[in-house]
Amino acid sequence: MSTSTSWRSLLRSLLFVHKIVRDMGCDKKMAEILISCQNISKSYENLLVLEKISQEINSGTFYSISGESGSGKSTLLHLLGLLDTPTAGEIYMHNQAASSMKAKQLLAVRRKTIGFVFQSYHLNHLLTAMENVMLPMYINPEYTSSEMKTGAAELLASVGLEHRKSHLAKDLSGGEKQRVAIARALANDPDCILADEPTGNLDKKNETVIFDIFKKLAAEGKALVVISHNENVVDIADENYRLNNGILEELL
Ligand SMILES: Nc1ncnc2c1ncn2[C@@H]1O[C@H](COP(=O)(O)OP(=O)(O)OP(=O)(O)O)[C@@H](O)[C@H]1O
Repeated sequence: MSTSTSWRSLLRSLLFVHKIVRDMGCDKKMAEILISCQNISKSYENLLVLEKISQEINSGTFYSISGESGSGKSTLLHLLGLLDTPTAGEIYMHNQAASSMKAKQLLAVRRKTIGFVFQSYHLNHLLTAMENVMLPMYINPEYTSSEMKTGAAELLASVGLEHRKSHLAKDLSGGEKQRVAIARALANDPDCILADEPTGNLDKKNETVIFDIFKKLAAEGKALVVISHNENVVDIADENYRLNNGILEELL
């Protein structure tokens, strides 16, 4: 091999390494801290449920939280969603301290950042799948009626339910109801989905469908915080945590 060929090959290798390092840097820069808890504790009278938890929730990441019944999982999820306030410590959403926000600002930041999904779906059973997904859009003055319809149809298609959009929620299967609930949680394009045992009422097949949707959403840049007792979630989520005696421990 001539000297010039070996130099060219070395240069190509260096450029390749440079590209990898640069891309890694870009990925890192793209991940944004959406929620940051700093030393938060929560007590109900004499009962200390959460103790000095510090945790960041980043975009594009799927987090799972497990723990025994009564360990404080729902309490933590409500705090992350600014539905409740910590007894001590501070929660920042998009770098703004929740304790410093007025009610109107809190509502706006929460609406922009958070979508909730619950085990029991919380759908209006007398409305169609599409109408359920449109519900959160009604309080958003940005949408026209036709944008709401198009947006809801697209969201239902994204969870594989375009063929069920005109069905009443009460006539859907459990797995379909949960997919409508996910589409509804995404209605205002929040940065983060908080899900409280979303597969607790579902069989294995539907559970896989829901976790696959969550994984896809994380790949698209959303943050997912999912309370789940299911062992399979550990292999799917990016980071797994367990609440134990008020402490949030990462499962490594
Ligand atoms: N509003 C409240 N007032 C008093 N105690 C409460 C309140 N909310 C929750 N608790 C208590 O806090 C503890 C944690 O409750 P939480 O619902 O967060 O647990 P969890 O881990 O989600 O439980 P599960 O897995 O059974 O749903 C429980 O002992 C519960 O009784």
